[in-house]
Amino acid sequence: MVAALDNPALRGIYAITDSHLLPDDRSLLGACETALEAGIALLQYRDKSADDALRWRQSDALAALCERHAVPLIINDDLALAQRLQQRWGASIGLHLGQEDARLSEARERLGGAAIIGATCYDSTRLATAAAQAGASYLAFGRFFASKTKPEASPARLSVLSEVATLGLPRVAIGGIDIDTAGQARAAGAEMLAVVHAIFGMPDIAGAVRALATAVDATAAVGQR
Ligand SMILES: Cc1ncc(COP(=O)(O)OP(=O)(O)O)c(N)n1
Ligand SMILES: Cc1nc(C(=O)O)sc1CCOP(=O)(O)O
Ligand SMILES: [Mg+2]
Repeated sequence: MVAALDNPALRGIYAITDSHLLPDDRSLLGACETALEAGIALLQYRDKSADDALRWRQSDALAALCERHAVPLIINDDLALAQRLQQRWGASIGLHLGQEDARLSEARERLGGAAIIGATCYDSTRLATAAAQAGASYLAFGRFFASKTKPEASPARLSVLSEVATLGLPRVAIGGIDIDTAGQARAAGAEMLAVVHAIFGMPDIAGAVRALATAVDATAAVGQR
């Protein structure tokens, strides 16, 4: 298996969908295809609705799109959906779990060793260490800046990113990442920048992805090998 920090899927721009910004299949698939063509490294399907049929239909269509671009698709929250998609699409399907979601160890057991499984760690080195021990593929920290998508998320210190460097897992920064804040998150140590509004809320999605990717490439990060 590729060592986590050497996995090219776990570096760069991580786009996360939003059902308010992309309210139907057409806008969702069109925007994600544009973002994939512009070079995102990872795509997360995040839909908080209870409509299982819609979630299956949309995530299955996104899996097909992601496969064409050789980009993994990460499912937010829903282990059962990730497992069902994995049976159809294989190891390119991953899962993101928060602290209130399914247990990471159970997800690792059910999805297998090759699946990308990410964990929300807020700004806690304790949560990050526990997630690493339970088999996380990447560790997500935030929110670092004011977020239009999730303004109620707890604020986090950028310094947590360097505190967890020795865990040896890719670090994802989330929350208010845009063209003005990307450099700070990257310089503080994030290998990956997770973004909703500054991609899918923009009139020029491809231009937004390219500008964010340029910010990642231009900034050296703390604690990286
Ligand atoms: C990459 C990434 N990081 C953090 C989150 C937040 O997950 P969680 O705390 O479970 O909150 P919800 O997204 O479920 O509202 C994420 N989704 N992705
Ligand atoms: C889904 C999510 N989780 C967060 C956390 O801090 O855990 S912040 C967030 C939303 C990120 O959206 P935007 O890029 O528009 O700020
Ligand atoms: Mg969650």
